[in-house]
Amino acid sequence: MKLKRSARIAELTRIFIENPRTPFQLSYFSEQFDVAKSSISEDIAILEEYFRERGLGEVITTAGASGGVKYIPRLKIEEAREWMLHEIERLAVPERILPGGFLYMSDLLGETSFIRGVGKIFAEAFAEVKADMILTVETKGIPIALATALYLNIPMVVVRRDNKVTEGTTVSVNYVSGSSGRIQTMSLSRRSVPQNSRVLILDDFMKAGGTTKGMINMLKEFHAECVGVGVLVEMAEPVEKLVTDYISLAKLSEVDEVKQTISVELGSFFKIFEK
Ligand SMILES: O=P(O)(O)OC[C@H]1C[C@H](OP(=O)(O)OP(=O)(O)O)[C@H](O)[C@@H]1O
Repeated sequence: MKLKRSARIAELTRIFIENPRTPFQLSYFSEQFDVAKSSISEDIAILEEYFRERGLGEVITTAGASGGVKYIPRLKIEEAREWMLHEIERLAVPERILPGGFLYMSDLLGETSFIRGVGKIFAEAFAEVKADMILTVETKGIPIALATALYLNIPMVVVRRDNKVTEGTTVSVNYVSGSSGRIQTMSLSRRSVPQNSRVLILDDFMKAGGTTKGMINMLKEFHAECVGVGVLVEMAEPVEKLVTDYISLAKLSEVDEVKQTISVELGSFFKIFEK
């Protein structure tokens, strides 16, 4: 389709935004728009400058068979921080307090704009770890993992709470979830994580860290490497967690069911950037 430059750039923007971290050959665009590769290169140079100056990300060209031009979404930490502070105001309301000092979050975990924002921040936080896939555990971790996987353009794998026939041959690991305080079993299809995979673990919530620890142990059974752990909300208590190396976007620091008071602060990810 023959387009004038402004329309071509609009179309290139749509393609890059809808296909983050996906390499495209210049020849692909040249054929799509029926225009010389040199014109496409000029279009991409204009886009690259705009994305870079607005802090929206990078447009990079890589060589080789799987190379090409691709858009790497990036996010300014200040923007992420402002967004998270706004969302924390929505989290820190007494109506969300559940028995046991938990927080009701299912409404937010089903809200596409919220999940898109969380995915964008985790994609920024783990932009450089070169993860091959994201691992989460059913159920509430799934939207977070999927949104992040879309921005990182990598697959997502879901650990099941118990054995499912539909998962084929599985590996099972026992773990203690602080949330339930009892020994539980998680299982993962044998065919889901290739050996030596670099795996990013994401979940919606961490209390004692037993579930995350279970997923780390699960990856050992697959001879795969955990390259990062991220949770949307961590509970301040217990201070001593079963995992140490993780980031959170929010921290539930105080929940009083009787007084109906709740305190949520920015999580450890943002503390890294505090002056
Ligand atoms: O750090 P821990 O003490 O292990 O607890 C965090 C677990 C428990 C909770 O899942 P559940 O609410 O039990 O399960 P679901 O996500 O299916 O609602 C949460 O989603 C994490 O996976």
